Amino acid sequence: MPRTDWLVGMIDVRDHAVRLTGVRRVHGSGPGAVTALAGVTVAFVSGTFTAVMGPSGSGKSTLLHCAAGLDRPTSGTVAVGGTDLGPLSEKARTVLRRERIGFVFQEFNLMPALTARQNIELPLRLGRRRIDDGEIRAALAAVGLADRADHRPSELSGGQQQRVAIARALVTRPAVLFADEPTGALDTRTSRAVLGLLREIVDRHRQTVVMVTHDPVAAAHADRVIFLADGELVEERAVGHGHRDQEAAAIAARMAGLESGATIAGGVR
Ligand SMILES: Nc1ncnc2c1ncn2[C@@H]1O[C@H](COP(=O)(O)OP(=O)(O)OP(=O)(O)O)[C@@H](O)[C@H]1O
Repeated sequence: MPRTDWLVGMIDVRDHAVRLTGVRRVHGSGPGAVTALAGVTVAFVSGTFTAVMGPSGSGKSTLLHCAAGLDRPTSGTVAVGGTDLGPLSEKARTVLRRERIGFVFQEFNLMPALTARQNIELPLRLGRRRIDDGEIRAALAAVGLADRADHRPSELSGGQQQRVAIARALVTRPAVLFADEPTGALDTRTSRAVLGLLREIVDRHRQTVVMVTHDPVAAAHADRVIFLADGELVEERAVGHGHRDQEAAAIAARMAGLESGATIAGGVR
């Protein structure tokens, strides 16, 4: 291999916030076994925003859970921030998840008895890390909730609750933020605001974001969309930021093709 290729390869690998290599995940065994992931190789470059799409049952959540160390692949490797998760003990994986990985869910998953500020502080308390009041205030301000610090989730709108969840996920400065349908429970306008926030944390803070979504408009906020079908990575598409509506329409057309089981042309298979 020419020397420059080798160098480019090195830089790429170092820049990968998360890397999955040949990841298979099979549930059960024998005739009833279900192959949720059939050998996926994909890297998420630091400071980029990737959307994961695909028909229902194509393996999106399984991919996210394996990448986040919540599920163990049957075979293949997952590395987060250069650390291979495979050899880690359960305890070490828990610590790595807490310190290096942020997670945002469709249903927010905030602690109802805690205020916005206390919810954001929680990962730091669990990790026995020092809580810097200025940093918590900055986190609240960054998600536009400086004046809601002492409100409980029930006193916040859905969009505000999701913004607290995003601030909570980012307070440990994770290598990657995984979001599983983060706008699935929000109305259109609020969804756009949350997507705008995710876009901003990528652009301003070089945060790495990986988001599962069914919504082509949400996916059009990303830099890249990867498409899964039957547990395989079948296509990836760079997203231009000039014409988000056109991008969303093209992504929707691709999804429609996959959902109808159309032959994949120009894919990465
Ligand atoms: N614990 C499990 N036991 C058996 N099969 C499972 C299990 N979890 C997932 N599967 C199967 O693995 C496949 C992939 O599931 P996964 O939830 O990753 O898909 P998805 O693309 O996220 O779907 P959706 O869009 O409907 O949420 C599906 O066929 C699913 O039924």
